[in-house]
Amino acid sequence: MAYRVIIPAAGQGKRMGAGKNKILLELNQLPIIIHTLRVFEMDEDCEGIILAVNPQDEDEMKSLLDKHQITKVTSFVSGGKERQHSIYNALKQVGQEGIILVHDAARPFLDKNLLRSLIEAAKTSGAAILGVPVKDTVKKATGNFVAETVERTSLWAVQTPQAFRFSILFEAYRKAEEDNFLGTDDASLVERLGKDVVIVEGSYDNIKLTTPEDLYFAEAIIRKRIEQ
Ligand SMILES: Nc1ccn([C@@H]2O[C@H](COP(=O)(O)OP(=O)(O)OP(=O)(O)O)[C@@H](O)[C@H]2O)c(=O)n1
Ligand SMILES: C[C@](O)(CO)[C@H](O)COP(=O)(O)O
Repeated sequence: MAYRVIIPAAGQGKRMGAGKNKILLELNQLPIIIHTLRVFEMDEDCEGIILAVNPQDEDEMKSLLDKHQITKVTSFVSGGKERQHSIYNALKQVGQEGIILVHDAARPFLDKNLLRSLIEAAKTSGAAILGVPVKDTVKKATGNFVAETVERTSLWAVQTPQAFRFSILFEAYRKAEEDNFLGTDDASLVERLGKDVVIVEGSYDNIKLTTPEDLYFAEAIIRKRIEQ
């Protein structure tokens, strides 16, 4: 089923500490953003990519798209203060029906084969997200004292892409802005509308490159893929 994807790429990469937007760092001689975009460039069902970028990164991004023959980027939008604002700026540009995905530029290792089941789930339910079962024990704290151990069997570490019927996601973002609500993922805005969100089991390789340690895991994933 055809879809469009919003790629938020307008962060600062503060936790990576690289002094630049982390998605411009290279992995295996290729910028992280290009690894991510190639997944959708090579997916025949992807009809278009909307890229949210920092104005100061725009020229570099455009030359990277040309250099690496990424042709499906249909529009650039300016990023906002938070991830949610960047995505809303993009949503306002998309303005059509159908299925819309949101996928972090900082997740370059998405397995294209997971897209089919995610999109099918979104088509049926209106909202679907990738996630993996949590492996560590998770606790809530008050200060640095344990307040509660969260029962693990129902815990998922949620990823992107997150897939939605466009009308549902647009209403969720509109309502969140009206209520001045800030969520850390797109599904949390949809959940506020009382909509069901389906979890589709993804891959532990689909990591978000956030802190320097994640680059070690990234190198290992790249090596694994080269050896396959
Ligand atoms: N205002 C923002 C913040 C984040 N993002 C994007 O959202 C994704 C997930 O955000 P995160 O991993 O937090 O990236 P940064 O915000 O760059 O990281 P940090 O919080 O460490 O600065 C990234 O692809 C990032 O580029 C965005 O488009 N606009
Ligand atoms: C959307 C997300 O990738 C799901 O795990 C995550 O919430 C993004 O968090 P960030 O702090 O904006 O990177």
